[in-house]
Amino acid sequence: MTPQDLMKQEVGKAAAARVQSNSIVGLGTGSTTAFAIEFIGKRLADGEITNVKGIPTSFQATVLAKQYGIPLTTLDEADRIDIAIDGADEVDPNKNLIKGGGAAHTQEKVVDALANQFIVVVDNTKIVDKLGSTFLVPVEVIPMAVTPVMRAIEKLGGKPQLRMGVKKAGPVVTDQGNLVVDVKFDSIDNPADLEKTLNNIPGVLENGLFVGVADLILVGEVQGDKVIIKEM
Ligand SMILES: O=C(CO)[C@H](O)[C@H](O)COP(=O)(O)O
Repeated sequence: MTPQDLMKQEVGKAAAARVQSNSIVGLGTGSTTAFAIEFIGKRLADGEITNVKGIPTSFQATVLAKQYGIPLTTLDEADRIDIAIDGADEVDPNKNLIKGGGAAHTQEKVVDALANQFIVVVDNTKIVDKLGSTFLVPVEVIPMAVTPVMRAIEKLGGKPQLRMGVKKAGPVVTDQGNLVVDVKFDSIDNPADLEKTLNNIPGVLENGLFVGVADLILVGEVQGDKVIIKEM
């Protein structure tokens, strides 16, 4: 396991340890959350916690929850989400995030924003002074609007690029059947304004800026030969 994978595993485990019996848990997407899902499943299997139901944020989360024996529910059935655990691509000092590296940010924002407590799990490579420093802003777009949306984003000063598949010819298609445009902004001075402005472009479904949504950030960091977990 690489040091980064080790950080992801330990931070996933730390978040899973916060899940209590009789709770409804938002299950995020990505490689860090995958460890959290695995450990929630283990705690259920060991009888350490009981009566936990998951609400997945993607096809990936659904598959993992089934693999690790976490019963699932839906937003139509559940009256609340007690805790959501999800990864991020960047975290700033105000706990604002860029998400969507796995093209799942639309469902993630719905679930994470509804949770009474939203815990973000990251390794320390994801911590930045300013959003947009290392990662592009993902924007989910309905397919027929992709060209006008890209033009509108250019007018805002962004440099958009259509996300292409890996080991799949053509663009990435989201779980909703849409496309993802990744946008480079020279400087994101006001993430809250940009989040709203992007979502106001006709044809945009949702973007990966998560402003004021996260309650707690758990950060995995290698120190010597072990991983410590810091809180933000
Ligand atoms: O937002 C996401 C998926 O849409 C992920 O949570 C984000 O990309 C982080 O993934 P990872 O834990 O694999 O680095």
